[in-house]
Amino acid sequence: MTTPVLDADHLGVTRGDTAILTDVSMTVAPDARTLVQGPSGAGKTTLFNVLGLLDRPSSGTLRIEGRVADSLAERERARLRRETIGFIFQEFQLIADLTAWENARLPQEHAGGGDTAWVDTLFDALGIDHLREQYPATLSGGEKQRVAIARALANRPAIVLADEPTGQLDPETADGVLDLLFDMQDTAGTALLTISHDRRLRSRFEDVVRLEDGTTKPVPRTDSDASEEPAATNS
Ligand SMILES: Nc1ncnc2c1ncn2[C@@H]1O[C@H](COP(=O)(O)OP(=O)(O)OP(=O)(O)O)[C@@H](O)[C@H]1O
Repeated sequence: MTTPVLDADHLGVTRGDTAILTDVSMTVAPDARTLVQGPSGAGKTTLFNVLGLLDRPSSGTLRIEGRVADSLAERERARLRRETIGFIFQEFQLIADLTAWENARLPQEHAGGGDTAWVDTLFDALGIDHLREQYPATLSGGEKQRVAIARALANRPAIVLADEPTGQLDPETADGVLDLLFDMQDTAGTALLTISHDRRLRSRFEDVVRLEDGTTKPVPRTDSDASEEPAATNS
């Protein structure tokens, strides 16, 4: 059997007296498209941070490419994060005084090298080659998002974690962003895990996991988008 890129086994996260996540289990295969859905306050951001090795779980085991991440020292965790995980944050988090290209190249800089031609390839594939020298303040939201996608893929990660990539977008634009993400996933050969409250995304993903009351439940592919709860308009 192929080793999953990400394997979360009964993860729990407690902060102070609050049990935010009590039992989260999921696996993500190397080429998978996985969606984690849950209502506001379900713990999606907390989970995003734990799965991205930005925060540690309080219990359970998280394996990234077969390596148990929780027992690693901070330095090793940082290295594993750098080498295997790409991030697309909701607010993009581009650095204001770096150009678009420098922003995208940053993960390679942090890793101490990298293939700059690959960043060029990504810019080309994302249709933002003409924006290389522009600073984030001069970019539209959609352009910033493309730069953020290029940055997420710069180190050829095994998995990309995307936090609410369709945020406040109208359905048509949201569909376009997903098309772009999936295309880029194919180009880069990476797994994609998207965390979102947006129920409209369900039909676009092969694997859907529902996060509710601190636990995960797989959602059958046939589950209707129309049931359960109204689509929220924000997170
Ligand atoms: N450090 C913390 N200490 C105590 N409670 C916390 C902490 N961080 C988050 N929480 C609580 O845990 C719950 C889940 O928060 P989280 O931000 O992960 O949810 P979310 O699903 O991302 O929500 P949203 O969709 O509204 O952004 C919330 O009730 C939040 O108040």
